[in-house]
Amino acid sequence: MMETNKYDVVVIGFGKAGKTLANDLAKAGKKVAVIEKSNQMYGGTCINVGCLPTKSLVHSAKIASHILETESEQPYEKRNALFKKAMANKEKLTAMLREKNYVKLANFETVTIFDGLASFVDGNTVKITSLNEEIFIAGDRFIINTGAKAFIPDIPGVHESKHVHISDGILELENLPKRLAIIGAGYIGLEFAGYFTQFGTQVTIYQNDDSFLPREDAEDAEAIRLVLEKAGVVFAFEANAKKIADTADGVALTIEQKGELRTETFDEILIATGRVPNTDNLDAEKANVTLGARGEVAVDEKLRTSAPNIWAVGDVKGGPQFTYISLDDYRIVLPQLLEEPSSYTMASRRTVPNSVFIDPPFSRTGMNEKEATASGIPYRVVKMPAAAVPKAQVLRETEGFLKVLINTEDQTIVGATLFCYESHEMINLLTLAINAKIPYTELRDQIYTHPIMSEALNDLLSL
Ligand SMILES: Cc1cc2nc3c(=O)[nH]c(=O)nc-3n(C[C@H](O)[C@H](O)[C@H](O)COP(=O)(O)OP(=O)(O)OC[C@H]3O[C@@H](n4cnc5c(N)ncnc54)[C@H](O)[C@@H]3O)c2cc1C
Ligand SMILES: NC(=O)c1ccc[n+]([C@@H]2O[C@H](COP(=O)([O-])OP(=O)(O)OC[C@H]3O[C@@H](n4cnc5c(N)ncnc54)[C@H](O)[C@@H]3O)[C@@H](O)[C@H]2O)c1
Repeated sequence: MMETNKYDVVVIGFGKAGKTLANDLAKAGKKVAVIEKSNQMYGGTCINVGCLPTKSLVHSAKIASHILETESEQPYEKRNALFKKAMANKEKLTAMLREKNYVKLANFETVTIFDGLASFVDGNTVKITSLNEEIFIAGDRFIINTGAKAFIPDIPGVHESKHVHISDGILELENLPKRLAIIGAGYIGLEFAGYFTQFGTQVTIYQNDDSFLPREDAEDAEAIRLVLEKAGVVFAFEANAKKIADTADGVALTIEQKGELRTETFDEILIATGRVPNTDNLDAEKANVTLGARGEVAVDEKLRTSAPNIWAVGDVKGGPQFTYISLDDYRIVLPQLLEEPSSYTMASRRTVPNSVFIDPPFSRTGMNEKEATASGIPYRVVKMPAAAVPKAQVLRETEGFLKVLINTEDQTIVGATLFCYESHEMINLLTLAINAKIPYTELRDQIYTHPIMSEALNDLLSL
C-alpha cells in the first residue's frame, strides 16, 4: 500500500513557518513535500482568512467612514455598496496572495505540493487523503504546521443556525449585516467590531465574564472600551450566550446577564472566543508525538516534539498566536534541518510586540505597568494624549494616548503602550530600543522627520 516516494522534509500545513522553511530547504537542494488540506488555503491562515483580509477590510472601512461622514444621510444601500466593494477588494487580494504563495513553492523542482488532509501512519510516513484518493509518502523529517481553529462554545443552536459564523465565514458575507452580535471581546472580536461599526453595522459584543483585555493595564483597557463605545459598539459583560435560534429574518440570541434572561435579534453572529491548536485528524500519537492538555503539540525550546525527527511550528504548538511568531519559529528550526550550528531557541526570543487593529490601533511592547510592578523593576511612566501630537491634529486622528515606562536605574525602556494613529508602526521602534537596551535619551534626542507620529517621542520622553 505504501508509495515509495520519499522526501528529506515533509511539511504538514502551508503556514508561515512551513512555507518559509520549504522555500529555504528547496534552495539548499532538499527534496520537500508540502501538504495543504484546502486549495483555498495555500499560504495559510494569515493571507487567506486571517491578518491580511481583515486588515484589508479595516482599511476599507476607514475609507468608508470618511466617505459616509461627508454625507447627511447614510442609507443602508450606500453602506452595503461600500461593504461589497471592500469585500471584492479583499477577495482580489487573497486570490493574488494565494496564487503567489503557491507558485513560489511550486516553481522549485524539488518541492511537491500535495492537496489533501495529512495524518501520520507512523514516524516516517503520512497518509494524504483527498476527495479522490489516499496516498502515502515517506519522509526523513516532518514539520507540523497545521495552525489553530476557532474554539466554538457549546451553546444550544450554535451549530444549527445559518447565521452563526467563525471569522472565516464572516469574511464571506455577501451583504453588510445591519445588526451583528460578537461573542468574545478579544483580538478578533474587537477588530471585527471596529470595522463593521465603521461600515455602519450596529455591533454588540458579549463577554461571558467581567474581564476585558485582562492582560492590559485597567486604564488602558478602559480607554479602548470608551473609544469603541464612542464609535457605536455596545458591550455586554458577564453576558452568557444560552441559546441561538434562527428566525424568519435573522437570528435570536438568548443571553443570561446577572441572573436575567433576555433575547435579542441580529442578522449575523460572530463567534470569537479564542482559537485552539489544530491537531484533529493528525493521528499524532501514531508518530509518537505527544499532545498537551489543549491539543497542542508539545515541544521543547528548539521546537522538537517527542519524536526525534518531528518539529512543530506556529499556532499548533500552543502559546502566542501571531504570524510573526510562526516566522520566528522558522528561524529556530531551519538551522536544525540544515544541520548548521545555531543557539537560537524559544528561550532566546526577545521582546514580542503586538497590535490590535482597531481605530486607532492599540499596540504594546515590553512590560506594561502591572507587569513591571510584578517584576519589581524600578520604573517611571511618561504619558501624553495623542491629541498633543501635531501630526494627529493634521490628520484629525486625535483619539488615544502614548505611554512609555522608563527604567529609573539604567534609563532603558521597560515597555510602551501606544493607543494612537500609526501605533502599529511606532511600536517596532520602541521594541528595537528595548532589545538593543538603548537609553530612552537616545529616542528623546533623536532628530525625527516632521510631521509624523514618531516625533512625539521628543516630547513624550522629555516629560
Ligand atoms: C481573523 C484573524 C486575524 C488575524 N490577524 C492577525 C494579525 O493581524 N497579525 C498576526 O500576527 N496574526 C494574526 N492572526 C493570527 C495568525 O493568522 C496566525 O497566528 C498565523 O496565521 C498562524 O500561522 P501558522 O504558521 O501557525 O499556520 P497557518 O497559517 O494557520 O497554516 C496552517 C495550515 O495547515 C492546514 N492544515 C491544517 N491541518 C492540516 C492537515 N491535517 N493536513 C494538511 N493541512 C492541514 C490549514 O488549512 C492551514 O492552511 C489572525 C488570525 C485570525 C483568525
Ligand atoms: N492583530 C492581531 O495580531 C490578531 C488579530 C486577530 C487574531 N489574532 C490572534 O488570534 C487569536 C484568537 O483570537 P480571538 O479573539 O478568537 O481569541 P482571544 O483569546 O484573543 O479572545 C477570546 C475572547 O473571548 C472570551 N470568551 C471565551 N469564551 C467565551 C464565551 N463562552 N462567551 C463569551 N466570551 C468568551 C475570552 O474571555 C476572550 O475575551 C488571538 O489570540 C490572537 O493571537 C491576532
